[in-house]
Amino acid sequence: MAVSNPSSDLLAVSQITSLPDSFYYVPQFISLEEEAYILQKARYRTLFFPTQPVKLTHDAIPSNRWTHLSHRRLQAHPSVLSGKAGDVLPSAPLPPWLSTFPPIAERFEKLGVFKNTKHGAANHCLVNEYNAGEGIMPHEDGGAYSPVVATVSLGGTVCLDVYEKTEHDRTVDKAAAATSAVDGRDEEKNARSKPRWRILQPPRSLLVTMDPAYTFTIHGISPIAIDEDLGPETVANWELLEEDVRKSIMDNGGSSTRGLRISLTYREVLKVNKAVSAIFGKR
Ligand SMILES: O=C(O)CCC(=O)C(=O)O
Ligand SMILES: [Fe+2]
Repeated sequence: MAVSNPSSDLLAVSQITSLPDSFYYVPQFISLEEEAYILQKARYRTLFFPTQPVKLTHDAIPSNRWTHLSHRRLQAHPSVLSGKAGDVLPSAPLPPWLSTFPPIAERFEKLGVFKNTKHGAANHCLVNEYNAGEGIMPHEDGGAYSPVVATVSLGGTVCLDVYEKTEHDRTVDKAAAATSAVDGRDEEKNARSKPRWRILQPPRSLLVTMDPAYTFTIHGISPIAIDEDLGPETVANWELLEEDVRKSIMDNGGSSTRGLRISLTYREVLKVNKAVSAIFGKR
């Protein structure tokens, strides 16, 4: 399904033009207050002073909410996917703190992020947590979703590494397509060399990835404590970053120290279990 061609001028001006179509970067997609509110809802203890970045400390999200992986942990909202191939959303709506208050779904709509997808709106959000030094192996997000992912960053700053697919990846894709429609979040096979591009994701920013990049690139976050060698030549969205972000990196000799980071990765699951959605309301 083709989903690129941004439907709003706002998204069009946010395109990272040095990357293959289509990546979009929007700074300050949410406010400091909204960031603090979402983090509190996700049960982080935040120390929040208006006008200053939130200071984030670990806290008790009920442990049954987290899935623990080797280098990060995550929560799936409204739930994990079910079905034999793990690609069906037993539909319930996203909780308000991820959709209506703050009005993130409405902002996606204004930007036209999910405009050309099957259901026209995000219906699933993976909340990832990374400590400094943690990351996610290079992977693709796969066929359970429409080819759009919208990532809101909270807490710390990281660089997302983007790789072109190799011949090997393409062969694996073909084999997977021939056997089933399973989700391609196969992270472990993917040790690879240097990323072709890097995208900086400061807190409160939005990064949108759409086709063809969704299908033809691979992304990951390296498990390091400091992102180095950052600047106009090496960061694809450098020109779209806010002046104070660029300045603080330059003042730091081109580096950015990682801290606890939470990412909200919004997607649209293609298959929705209608029987359950009839009980919980349409989405
Ligand atoms: O945390 C991020 O920004 C990326 C996470 C990711 O790639 C995923 O959840 O599939
Ligand atoms: Fe991903």
